[in-house]
Amino acid sequence: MSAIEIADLTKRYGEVAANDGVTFDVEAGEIFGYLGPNGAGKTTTIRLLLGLIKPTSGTATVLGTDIRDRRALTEAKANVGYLPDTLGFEERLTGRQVLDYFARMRGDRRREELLELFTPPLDQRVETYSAGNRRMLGIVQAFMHDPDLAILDEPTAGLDPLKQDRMHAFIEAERDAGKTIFFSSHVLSEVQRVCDRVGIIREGKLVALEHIDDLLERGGKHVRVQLAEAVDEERFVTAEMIDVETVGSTVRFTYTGESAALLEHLVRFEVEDVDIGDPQLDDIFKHYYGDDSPAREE
Ligand SMILES: Nc1ncnc2c1ncn2[C@@H]1O[C@H](COP(=O)(O)OP(=O)(O)OP(=O)(O)O)[C@@H](O)[C@H]1O
Repeated sequence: MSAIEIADLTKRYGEVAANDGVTFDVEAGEIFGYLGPNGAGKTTTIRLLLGLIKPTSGTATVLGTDIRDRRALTEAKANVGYLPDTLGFEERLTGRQVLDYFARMRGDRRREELLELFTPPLDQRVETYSAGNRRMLGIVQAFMHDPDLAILDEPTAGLDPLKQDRMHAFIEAERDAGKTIFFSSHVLSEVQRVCDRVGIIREGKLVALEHIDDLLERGGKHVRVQLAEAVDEERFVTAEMIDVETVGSTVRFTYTGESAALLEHLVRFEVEDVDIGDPQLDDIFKHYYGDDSPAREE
């Protein structure tokens, strides 16, 4: 069963198509990463899924409920955790009061467990919180009612590396317990690390939808060859080599063919050293975005 089904979802703001015929499903029990640089349309999709804005055309279901059915969606959302990109808490309340408020609406049976992992200063007013503390309060709020589906907009933004790791481990454990996680990000390393599948959005349109391993495999391998002496590029470079950079007798490239074929090719040259590295999501992004690629790290 799919936890989310998105069908030809379109949202226009005047001339701008923030989402333009977006179609994909998020399967129950997977971690799905929704990727794209600033302004690509990620938050728009998320806000549409939560019924916070209305589609211009197309629709989606969340836990089987059509997002256009407001009343049914409100009921379905009792079983959804939502972490917005901007955390608009009531600033004058303390963290504890904020959690109490959400607890009255939806329950909080996992509050204590979450507060051992994520530690916002509960007795301080939210207006005094750092970005990381806000995010942690948001995470506790999103998960404390133990939802089957979590929709998270840039969930690790502002967290220190230790807390980011903790969040990654937490969502993996949730997935292993059968929960569904849909999260948006422009931090490629975290998507590469935790996601089962990814959707890549560019200027409102979905440009890729794949298992992360398949996407990486197609992205090619990073290769650096150290030759005994500079070599004629025309003789050395094959059709499977892309993004070739030659400096003196060192050639770097991305290899899109089979490793065996590369090794067969290399024996024809006087090679001093070869380094074949795993493909990285960054490289695949360059393919889709060119110079507009999102940051490697936050
Ligand atoms: N309320 C609005 N009015 C007009 N344009 C909007 C509105 N909300 C979003 N947009 C436009 O829609 C496009 C997609 O924005 P969106 O916030 O969905 O992107 P995003 O991928 O979430 O970006 P970011 O990573 O910066 O959060 C952008 O061009 C944005 O300017």
